[in-house]
Amino acid sequence: MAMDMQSVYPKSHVGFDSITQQIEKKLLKRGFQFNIICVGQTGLGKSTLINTIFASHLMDSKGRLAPEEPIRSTTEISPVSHVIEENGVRLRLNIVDTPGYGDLINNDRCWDPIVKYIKDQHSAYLRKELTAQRERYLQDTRIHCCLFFIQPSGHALKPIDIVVLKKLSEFVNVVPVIAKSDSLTLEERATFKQRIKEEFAFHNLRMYPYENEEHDREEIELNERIKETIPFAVVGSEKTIVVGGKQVRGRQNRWGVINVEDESHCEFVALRNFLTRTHLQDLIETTSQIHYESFRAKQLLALKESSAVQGHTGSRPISPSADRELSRNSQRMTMNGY
Ligand SMILES: Nc1nc2c(ncn2[C@@H]2O[C@H](COP(=O)(O)OP(=O)(O)OP(=O)(O)O)[C@@H](O)[C@H]2O)c(=O)[nH]1
Repeated sequence: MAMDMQSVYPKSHVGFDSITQQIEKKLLKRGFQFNIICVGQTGLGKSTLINTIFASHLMDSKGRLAPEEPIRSTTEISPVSHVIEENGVRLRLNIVDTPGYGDLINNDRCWDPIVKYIKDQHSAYLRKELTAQRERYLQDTRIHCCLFFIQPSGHALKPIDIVVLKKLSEFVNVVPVIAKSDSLTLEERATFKQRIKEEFAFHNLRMYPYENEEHDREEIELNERIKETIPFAVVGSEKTIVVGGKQVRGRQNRWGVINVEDESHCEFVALRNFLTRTHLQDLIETTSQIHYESFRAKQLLALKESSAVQGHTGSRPISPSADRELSRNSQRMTMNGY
């Protein structure tokens, strides 16, 4: 017979409600990891935007300030790591810059190295997870967010953008932005955005954030507003200029000033709030629960099938030979477009 525990024992404060503080303390000590990749053509302002979002000089811009400076551009996939801190919260950032795709005359499968890089990180994590004596905290290099830079042409997405977006959105949370949107008038910007949205729908391109049945009403409404705004029309700048006696980050032209943080000038603030204030945790969680999980399931299934063919039995701890098999499988699957 069920007893009313409250009536048997007098009500007193046990203290388990402090578990949230205990978790917070532990998490703060450990810090957080966020990995972001930038994809888009050369010179679309990828480095500048990252530096603007995190208000720190994290990546070198390749832009030239003087005509005698050499022409530079990112030529290889290059991750850089930084630790930034805000009110005692430590964020370890891995930022991966990719060479501008679509810059060459023959762009056949030029997105392969980017897709391979993303999958390699999943593969590395899976291998660490499956080793018999795994580390206490696995170092996480899985990409949580892919910032995809769209050229501000004012027309439509390029065919190559559609192909690359289709590929990327299968493996990673893709957040599209219209780069250097200061080159569009407000009407052009609105029409361009509308056109891109239609293309996303037509080609069935699944951009982040996704629907999730665990979301409450407030989260659903927030995601609806974000989906309305996507793709974010952004402007980046590392320069500080003075507007009305106040120092702001912006771009000074001959005819005026663009205040990057003014929401009537561009959607930079909306993007920053989305990435850092409202969806940082969800980006990390979605990567692990959706993208990594589907990669992991496919890999383990392939491993099981190949073990069955070789006459091995099911659930032994991973051995060096199984580990080699896993690597071979990931390579084979990467090549086959999984
Ligand atoms: N008008 C305008 N110029 C920008 C904007 N963002 C960056 N730039 C300029 O564009 C040039 C290239 O910027 P980067 O940030 O180096 O571009 P990137 O995409 O990282 O270049 P790669 O690494 O070579 O692909 C620089 O001169 C920047 O000052 C923007 O929002 N508007």
